[in-house]
Amino acid sequence: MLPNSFPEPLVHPVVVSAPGKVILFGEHSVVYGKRSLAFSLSLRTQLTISASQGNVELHLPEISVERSWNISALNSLYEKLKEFRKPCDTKPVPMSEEESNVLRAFIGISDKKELQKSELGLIAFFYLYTKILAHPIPFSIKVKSEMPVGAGLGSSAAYAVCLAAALTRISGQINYDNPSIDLNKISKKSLELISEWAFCCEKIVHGTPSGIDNAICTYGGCVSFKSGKIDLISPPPLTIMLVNTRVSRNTKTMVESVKEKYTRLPSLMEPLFTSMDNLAETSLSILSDMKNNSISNDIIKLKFSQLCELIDMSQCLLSAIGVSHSKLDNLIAIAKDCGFHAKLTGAGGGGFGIILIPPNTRQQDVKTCMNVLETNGFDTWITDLGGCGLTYSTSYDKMQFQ
Ligand SMILES: Nc1ncnc2c1ncn2[C@@H]1O[C@H](COP(=O)(O)OP(=O)(O)OP(=O)(O)O)[C@@H](O)[C@H]1O
Ligand SMILES: C[C@@](O)(CCO)CC(=O)[O-]
Ligand SMILES: [Mg+2]
Repeated sequence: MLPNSFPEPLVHPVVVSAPGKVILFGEHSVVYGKRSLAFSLSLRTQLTISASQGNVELHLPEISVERSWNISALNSLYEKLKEFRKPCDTKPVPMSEEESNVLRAFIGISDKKELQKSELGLIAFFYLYTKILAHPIPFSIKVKSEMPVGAGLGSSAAYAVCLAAALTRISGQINYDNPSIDLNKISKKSLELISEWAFCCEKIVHGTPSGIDNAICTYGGCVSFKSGKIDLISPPPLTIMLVNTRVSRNTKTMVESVKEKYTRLPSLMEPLFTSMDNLAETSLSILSDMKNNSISNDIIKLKFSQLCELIDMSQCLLSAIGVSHSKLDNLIAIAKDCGFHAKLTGAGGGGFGIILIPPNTRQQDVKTCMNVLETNGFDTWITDLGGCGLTYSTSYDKMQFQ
């Protein structure tokens, strides 16, 4: 296909961006149908898709991928996949084992169980590419992420949401509702479709995802999630310290380790999950109380101390199901010595912890805590929770609105 016959969205590069996330309550238990509460971050993943000279080019620096494929190689991939797919089968359905085998062979992955970050990222891309686009289209994709990969801040979900958003746009499956009114007004139906595609993609990376990560990275803000049902809520302003233990882990392995424990000790694990569910439900009512305009400062303080108590309990329960780590325990102890409350976030086993910063906390106290953590080998950031979800822009849009 010649550059001047590219689909309309490729004539001008499309830029999509999705936020990272933190889970405040309910990681792991959410996989077992319990409630979980997640917030978007101001750290984001950005994907730019633009026309290429005839190849599919992938620039994924976070997973050290710089590769390209020509259209005839992609045509033979489509031929091979045809055997396992119905014609016009472009609905979000998870990848089958047969499709996985074809994609692995195409990428050049030898027969092994544990996949590397780059291999998972490529399978996720080609799964979405071959499912969403009815025939191969050449283009160049560049991804840039502000979140560390594999650390609990939803890098896999933000990557999947960006890919799903860009590819559904290229395929014409989704459009702006009315670009002349609001560029970022993507219809509810389109967001649902993108989140569903990202969920299928998360299955490749996570095995058995609950769906909360793709939901929060699509919608942004604050999501309360239970058994696949997504409620968008508007919480009071919250500030946290993000703390990186620098211990790498992957979510799939952590979820599998909890599954193994659950299978072996169901009567012990189930009450722990039920307590996690209760924590998430209780936090929702505390957050809703804080939103009351007529509430006094004293009551706000009380509500924050209740929230801090729940953070401590949540960390204890996560530790009980076996997903903490000595580095996480260390950061939680340091936070406590400095008068703060902390927990792991995401799948645990390393990655990130979060420290809740109540309003009116003295700047000096926050700085002291950051200094102690950094001296002990942690990285720290202060950030507000609840930034916007998926956004789109194109150079064409910019021209229109300048
Ligand atoms: N920017 C990116 N570019 C390409 N692939 C990515 C990118 N970010 C994440 N991935 C894919 O996602 C995988 C990491 O996902 P994983 O779920 O283990 O961690 P996470 O999403 O950062 O943490 P959590 O799921 O606990 O929030 C990587 O191995 C890679 O395949
Ligand atoms: C550990 C987990 O609960 C959250 C990972 O961010 C897994 C999931 O919900 O899919
Ligand atoms: Mg993930």
